[in-house]
Amino acid sequence: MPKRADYISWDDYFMGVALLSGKRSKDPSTQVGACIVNTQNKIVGVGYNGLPIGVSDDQFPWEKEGSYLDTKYPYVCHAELNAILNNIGINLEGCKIYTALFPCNECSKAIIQSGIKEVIYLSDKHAAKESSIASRKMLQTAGVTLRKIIPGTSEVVLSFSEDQV
Ligand SMILES: Nc1nc(=O)n([C@H]2C[C@H](O)[C@@H](COP(=O)(O)O)O2)cc1CO
Ligand SMILES: [Zn+2]
Repeated sequence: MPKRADYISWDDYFMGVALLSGKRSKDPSTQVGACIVNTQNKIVGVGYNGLPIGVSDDQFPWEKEGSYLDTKYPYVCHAELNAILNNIGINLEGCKIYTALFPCNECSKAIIQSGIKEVIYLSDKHAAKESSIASRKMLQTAGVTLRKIIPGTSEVVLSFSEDQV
């Protein structure tokens, strides 16, 4: 029997893990996931946007508008930073990070400092914002490769039906 031909690529697999991780986010507007992979294609960190450990996502705001302290922005930890901080306890030098959304300038600082050498993203919808411009400038200057994923598939459906296995 010939081997299966329609298996997903490494890129789609790792971006898929990032997107699945984003499904854990409590942010009602934007769910972002990130997945860090080492040079051997092993996953070494995963994260999504959420509040820091011990900061209740029922008590803190998820608003986008209003006075700064009453919005989510001062409190939420971005997917990329969480993936870095949640790593399995290794040096991330030379790793890649897959992220659903192009990293902001704060996460880019952490990406650079951790030694991650490539960022693969799905959406760059905030490209015109100053934080994205700063981010791109820093990452490029620091020699981090930026690559927009070209997915080999438009969706991957996961069935939890036991008959599907
Ligand atoms: N790269 C990113 N990773 C992230 O985890 N986020 C998070 C922070 C917020 O929780 C949400 C963006 O807020 P808003 O677009 O709904 O107002 O996504 C946002 C970006 C965009 O830079
Ligand atoms: Zn960020």
